[in-house]
Amino acid sequence: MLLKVYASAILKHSSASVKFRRYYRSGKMSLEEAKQFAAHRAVDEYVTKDCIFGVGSGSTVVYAVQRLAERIETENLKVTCVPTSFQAKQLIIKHNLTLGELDTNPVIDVTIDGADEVDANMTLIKGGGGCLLQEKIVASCSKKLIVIADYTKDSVKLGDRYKKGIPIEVIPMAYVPIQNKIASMYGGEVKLRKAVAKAGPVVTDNGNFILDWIFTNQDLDWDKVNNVLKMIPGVVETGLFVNMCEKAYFGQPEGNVIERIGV
Ligand SMILES: O=C(CO)[C@H](O)[C@H](O)COP(=O)(O)O
Repeated sequence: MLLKVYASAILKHSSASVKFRRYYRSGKMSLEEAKQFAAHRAVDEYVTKDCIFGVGSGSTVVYAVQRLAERIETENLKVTCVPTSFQAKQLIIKHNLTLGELDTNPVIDVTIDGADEVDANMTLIKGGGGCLLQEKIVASCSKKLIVIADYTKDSVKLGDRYKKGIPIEVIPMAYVPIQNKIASMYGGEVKLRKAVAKAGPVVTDNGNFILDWIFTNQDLDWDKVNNVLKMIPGVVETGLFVNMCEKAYFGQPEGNVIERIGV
């Protein structure tokens, strides 16, 4: 009882207090709250004064950009933001942040991005939102890639949690032969990603199609698979991020954040 009164007195006016009270009553954070906690932690630990910051894509990154905007306002930081997608660019503009590009900022201090799944070796599946190509380019130019996610993305083997397969961005004219080649090499099903509010396929920010490869063998050497896929003419990029991620933050249903270290 005393603890309850004390906690509500300290937290009364902050947004964290609203979440704490909701959690206190229900016993569980929502998925959105878990994403938000992970995003805030990563931004607080990795964004420093005068840094070049890579802005990932997806719903979790929205919380990271909101937190960054708050910190820039209160701490007077000078941060240049390099986007990984149309969505990321819009977020940067919406929050009045400084927009940069790789031409003028080819080396990025830290990129914070979401993921669809993170395995025990810190291999990522990315591209559920279709932004894998620019995400991988920006990550490859970053001194550090930090992943933010809710607890549902944390797995032992790829495919344990994320069932939609590995996204592969391809040149449109080559999508059928690429589908056939991947299926004959590794098995599984290779689906052309369909748009939701448009007839036909998803077209990426770069004018390409996306194939989702639903693999059956979870014990593949993902580094090798990534290299083999990239050698198929017409494959632009894969959503396999191997040995790229330094740390992942997973927001938990209890309101805490678990960290996992990678490269
Ligand atoms: O790779 C991505 C987009 O291409 C996203 O980072 C990934 O899909 C996770 O998104 P969300 O934060 O919405 O779960």
